[in-house]
Amino acid sequence: MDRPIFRTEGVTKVYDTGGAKVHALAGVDLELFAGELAVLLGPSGSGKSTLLNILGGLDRVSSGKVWFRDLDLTALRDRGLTRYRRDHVGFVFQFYNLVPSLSARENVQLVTDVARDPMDPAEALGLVGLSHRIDHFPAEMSGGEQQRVAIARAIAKRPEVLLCDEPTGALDSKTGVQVLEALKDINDRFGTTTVVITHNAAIRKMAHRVVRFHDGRISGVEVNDTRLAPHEIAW
Ligand SMILES: Nc1ncnc2c1ncn2[C@@H]1O[C@H](COP(=O)(O)OP(=O)(O)OP(=O)(O)O)[C@@H](O)[C@H]1O
Repeated sequence: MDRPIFRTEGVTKVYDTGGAKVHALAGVDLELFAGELAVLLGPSGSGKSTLLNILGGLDRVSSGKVWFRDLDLTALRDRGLTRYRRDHVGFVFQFYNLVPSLSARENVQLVTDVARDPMDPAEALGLVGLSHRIDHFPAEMSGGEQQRVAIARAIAKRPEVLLCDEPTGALDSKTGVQVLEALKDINDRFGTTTVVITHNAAIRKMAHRVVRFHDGRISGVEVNDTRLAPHEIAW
């Protein structure tokens, strides 16, 4: 876990909303390491999602540099960023974004049909403990199950990084823990570099490292010498 997979240097992001400028990121220098599970913590508006979207190639910096291994993301045009996202990044968002008219298997298939070396959708769903829900539709599943389908969809293309923005934000503690178990299991099993944004400070205890944000800057990075298993985390 000592090779940086991401490196950012002096990253700023300014949103110009017609008049008032919002400095969402005000100079972020960060390294994330291959295979680590990092939790990004910080108050609302501190820039966590903005950074995650930049790392995932969904958004661009205003200034500064971002590397994924040797690839300078800030030098890519739209097509290059699209290819980068498709080949390397899985996303998990707070609201699962499943297609309601498709079964769990079919939701995962949307990704595996266009990926280079995908898993079988059934295998991906098995990895998140949903083998018994494979032909169910989103409306027939709990929030935690739907989020696990979203995780299966994100990992089915075998991404090197999994970027998760408030993956348990809409879930109660019990179902949230099942989602965290799935994320930890993927990280352990495949070494997928996993970045989890949360408002929930308890979740920091399962991370290898915790990155704290404040006002668009990193205010601290902590290493967890001992980590808790998701089932030991309560909120
Ligand atoms: N598309 C946008 N247009 C204008 N301002 C934006 C945009 N996206 C984010 N911002 C602003 O940038 C700042 C950082 O937002 P960001 O979503 O990155 O914070 P966050 O730490 O992820 O917050 P939260 O925990 O509430 O999701 C906020 O002030 C936000 O209002």
